[in-house]
Amino acid sequence: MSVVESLNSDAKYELHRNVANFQPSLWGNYFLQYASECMEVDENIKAQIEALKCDMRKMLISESEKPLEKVHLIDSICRLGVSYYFEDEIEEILQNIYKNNVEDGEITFNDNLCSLSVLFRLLRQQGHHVSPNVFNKFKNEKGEFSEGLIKDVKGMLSLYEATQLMVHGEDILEKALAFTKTHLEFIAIQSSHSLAMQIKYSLRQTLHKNLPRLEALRFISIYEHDPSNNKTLLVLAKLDFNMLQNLHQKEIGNICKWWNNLDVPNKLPYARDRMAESYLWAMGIYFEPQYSTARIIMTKIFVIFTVVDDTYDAYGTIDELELFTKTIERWDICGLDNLPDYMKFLYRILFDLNKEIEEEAIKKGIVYALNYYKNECIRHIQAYMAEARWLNNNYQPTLEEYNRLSTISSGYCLVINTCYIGMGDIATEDIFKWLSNKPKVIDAAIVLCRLMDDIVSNEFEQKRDHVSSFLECYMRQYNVSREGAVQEGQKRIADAWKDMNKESLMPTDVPRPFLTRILNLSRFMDVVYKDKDNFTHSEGEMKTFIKALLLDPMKI
Ligand SMILES: CC(C)=CCC/C(C)=C/CC/C(C)=C/COP(=O)(O)OP(=O)(O)O
Repeated sequence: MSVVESLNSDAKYELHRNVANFQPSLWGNYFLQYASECMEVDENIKAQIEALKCDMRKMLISESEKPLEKVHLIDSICRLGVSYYFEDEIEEILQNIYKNNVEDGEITFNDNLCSLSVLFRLLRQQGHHVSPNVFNKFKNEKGEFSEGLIKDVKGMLSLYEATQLMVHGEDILEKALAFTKTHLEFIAIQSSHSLAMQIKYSLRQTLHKNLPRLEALRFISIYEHDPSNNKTLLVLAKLDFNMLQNLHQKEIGNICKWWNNLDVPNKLPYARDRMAESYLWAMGIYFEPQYSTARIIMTKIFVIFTVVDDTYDAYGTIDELELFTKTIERWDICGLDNLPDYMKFLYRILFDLNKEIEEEAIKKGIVYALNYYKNECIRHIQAYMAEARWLNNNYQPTLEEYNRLSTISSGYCLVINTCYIGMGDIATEDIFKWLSNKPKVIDAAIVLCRLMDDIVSNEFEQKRDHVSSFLECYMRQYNVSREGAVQEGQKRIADAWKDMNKESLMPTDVPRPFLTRILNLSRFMDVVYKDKDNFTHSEGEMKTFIKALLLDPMKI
């Protein structure tokens, strides 16, 4: 009997199963057309990009430009998505500015609000300690930001973007945020020029919290219409966008082929089929060409764990789940006999993925990572199991119990662990040790993920039997309304961003590329889980993102 037949005929179990009625995939076989054995970039495009990179590098290191002009150039390079080509040059230029124009953390440049805000943002982004006191000069005698600034729309927008890098206790930035936000909201309604469009976009999606590919896509179209743009940079950004898109298409094409061969949507129809959405998640973590294999593995992690999550959260009966958990704990392909067919099928997929990760770790010479991976995987599944028991026993956890368990069941530690394996041998054993000790930056990213997911998916999840989320636990414990619990959740999310910003300042615990992955994972949450779970309900914004990044080429 096939897995599907056994599922359909299993009427006895159907009575106890909890089905979520997820929408089917929007994409089906669509990406299969891009599957390819050849992952090489067209030689001609490669040569054009190399020549443009060379010209840009010369411009960046030339002595003739004034420091703040270079800062604006660096900002454009970052926003256009090509800063990964010039990391050393950017670091050196900002380091020199920090050495020459910052004293005891105070920026000594005297310039306009826009330039100072961009400089502040870039220095912080690079991990430099700079004081927000530089913005004091824009305050009046009463110590408030002066109303005269409202006319400087570009400056206001830049200051608003700069405030996103704030850490705890920065009153000036808190005030700057409130001031710019209030006035920008008003300006956006009043004016109709293109700046108003930018303001509206930023009010919804700030630069610091945006996914680099989405920002590149948007900023290329803004930069194109800027009369003072740098043509070399613009062409480089466009060619690079298409070159990356081409590579990403081949990757998702190959993943689509693998997914189709597995036939999961037909065999496990109760679960979400989110292959394309999972690829976008992986691409959000790292988009650069050198992470091609890492993206493929991460996509598999997301798409498979979505099915595992739906098995524990909805479809599996408690007895089946206990058996499945024990099988995972054994970490072995033997002894599947007791499992129902659909779980045997799921277990084999998971087992094959574990093997693929193992092979990758061996190839990259980082075998030490595997024990950490295995431990996180088991811990994650055990947390799913504990939640399933809560639900089965109708147990209502306290907020503390919920927080403890849900941060593990979020799967974030497993995700970060695997994403570091994809980075190859720069991920030393110390990195995995650091990760397993739950440093503050990881804690913050997990809290942010858990709360953003809980706030937006709560209503849909509570339509079926589902374990309590942060909102129910908080409402029960503090006897507050849903709005009160949402507000508390949002405050904790804002605090988590401040923690992440603080932990990204020098000296950092680990090299910056590892922190960038955490930042990108948090950015994905900000983009995809802002006011709806766009991963699960993927017909709206998520579809637009996938189409814009993976289907539509940039006009050169
Ligand atoms: C947002 C999040 C928890 C991400 C962690 C990373 C991860 C393991 C992603 C795999 C896909 C997944 C389970 C998404 C959340 O579904 P869900 O909203 O049904 O998760 P839940 O059952 O934990 O609420």
